[in-house]
Amino acid sequence: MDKKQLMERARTARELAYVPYSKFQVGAALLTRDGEVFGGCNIENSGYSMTNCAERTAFFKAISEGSRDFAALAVVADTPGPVSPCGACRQVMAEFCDGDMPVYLTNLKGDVLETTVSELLPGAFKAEDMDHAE
Ligand SMILES: O=c1ccn([C@H]2C[C@H](O)[C@@H](CO)O2)c(=O)[nH]1
Ligand SMILES: [Zn+2]
Repeated sequence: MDKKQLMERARTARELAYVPYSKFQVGAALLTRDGEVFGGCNIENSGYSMTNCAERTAFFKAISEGSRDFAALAVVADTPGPVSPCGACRQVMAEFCDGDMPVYLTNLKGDVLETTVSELLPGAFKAEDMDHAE
């Protein structure tokens, strides 16, 4: 699975977005190191704060199915430039991925920003930040 295919999977996942409130469809595709792909779409709710982003849908699907070893993520939306993941999703990426894992941010026009998890959230709060002397 190359990056072009992964971005295509994100587009397919986007079609299933449940977005009656924002009408803004987002898709994600999360590749595992053993070649499995988990798609995700955004899922909104009339209680707006319960909305789940496409990226976190993909992560939570993968993790709940026993996959935690990730190789790449693609995200797509109908944005003027490459879509920019929200802070909550950046924190989830930092929790489960190596900092140098590639993230392909794109849009329907085909603009692509190839970045990494640590570029998206420099100085992320991580588990090791809770290590302290007894
Ligand atoms: O990277 C992003 C940005 C926004 N959204 C969703 C959340 C909400 O449903 C809609 C508007 O914020 O887009 C995502 O899924 N991913
Ligand atoms: Zn998000």
